[in-house]
Amino acid sequence: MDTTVEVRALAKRYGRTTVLDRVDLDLGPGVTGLLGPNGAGKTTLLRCLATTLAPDDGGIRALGLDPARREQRTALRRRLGYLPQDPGFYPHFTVFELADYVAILKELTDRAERHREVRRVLAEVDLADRARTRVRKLSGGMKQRLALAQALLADPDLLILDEPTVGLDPEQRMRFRALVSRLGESRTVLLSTHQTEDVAALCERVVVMNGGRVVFEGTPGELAGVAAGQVWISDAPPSGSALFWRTADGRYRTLGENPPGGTPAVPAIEDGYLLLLGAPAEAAA
Ligand SMILES: Nc1ncnc2c1ncn2[C@@H]1O[C@H](COP(=O)(O)OP(=O)(O)OP(=O)(O)O)[C@@H](O)[C@H]1O
Repeated sequence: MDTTVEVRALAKRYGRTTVLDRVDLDLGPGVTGLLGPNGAGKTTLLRCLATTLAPDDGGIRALGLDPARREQRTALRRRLGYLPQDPGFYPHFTVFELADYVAILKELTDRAERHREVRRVLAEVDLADRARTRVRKLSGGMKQRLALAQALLADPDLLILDEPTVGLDPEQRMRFRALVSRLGESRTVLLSTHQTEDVAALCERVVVMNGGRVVFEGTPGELAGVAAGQVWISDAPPSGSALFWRTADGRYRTLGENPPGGTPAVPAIEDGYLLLLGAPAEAAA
């Protein structure tokens, strides 16, 4: 893998809480998914990579640049696109004005060229016909698409997307996957999500964080493989307190020990993820 982003012993604390606990991570071109429970440190890591938050310790090298150094940080900002978790857009701006405003901040100085670029990114996220709509009148999913559009301005080499599919309807989710997988052919994309389906559909690599640490790095298939031999289908619910649920066909899917009469099932990414985080042990507690 050509490494485009190197994270070394990255640490961030808030008071006594360690939010990033010496995180090491290498990324290359392609789409990498970042999974982890609430509070795992995903947003904090993404903010450090997007240069909106300075770590307490450790280092980052992204696109050959060191964001701890002022000039290199500026150079990196010119080449990265960031969709934050909570963009907080100005509600009175129109969609076009908002994207144009971000384009100005991204130093697209030629007005005609900039407007062409704004129209391009709005078309990418299917918002071209909403260009004159005020941000406050957009639905949640449309706001999310506008947030993605502004991240795509100036064709960044590094795209950092914090929960980009939140609020998207199924059609827009498909469009998003097509767009991001195309971008990932030549760029480095890191996206955090709680949707294991997005990871399965889109990501070549997956990173799982828990408690401020990276606890897994590999392919989606390898993450599913964590649950190999530990996923079962049975007609009756398991006794004890394994993690299980009733499926649409009225049978039971159990994660962990084989329930009586259980037959093995093909593990999904979610199964591997839950086992990695110790979910059956928690269910038993
Ligand atoms: N500015 C802050 N001050 C104090 N604590 C913070 C601050 N920002 C984040 N934290 C804490 O850091 C921890 C990690 O937060 P972070 O937002 O990085 O998690 P996350 O993995 O993105 O979670 P989620 O899936 O809920 O978005 C949480 O315990 C959070 O409360």
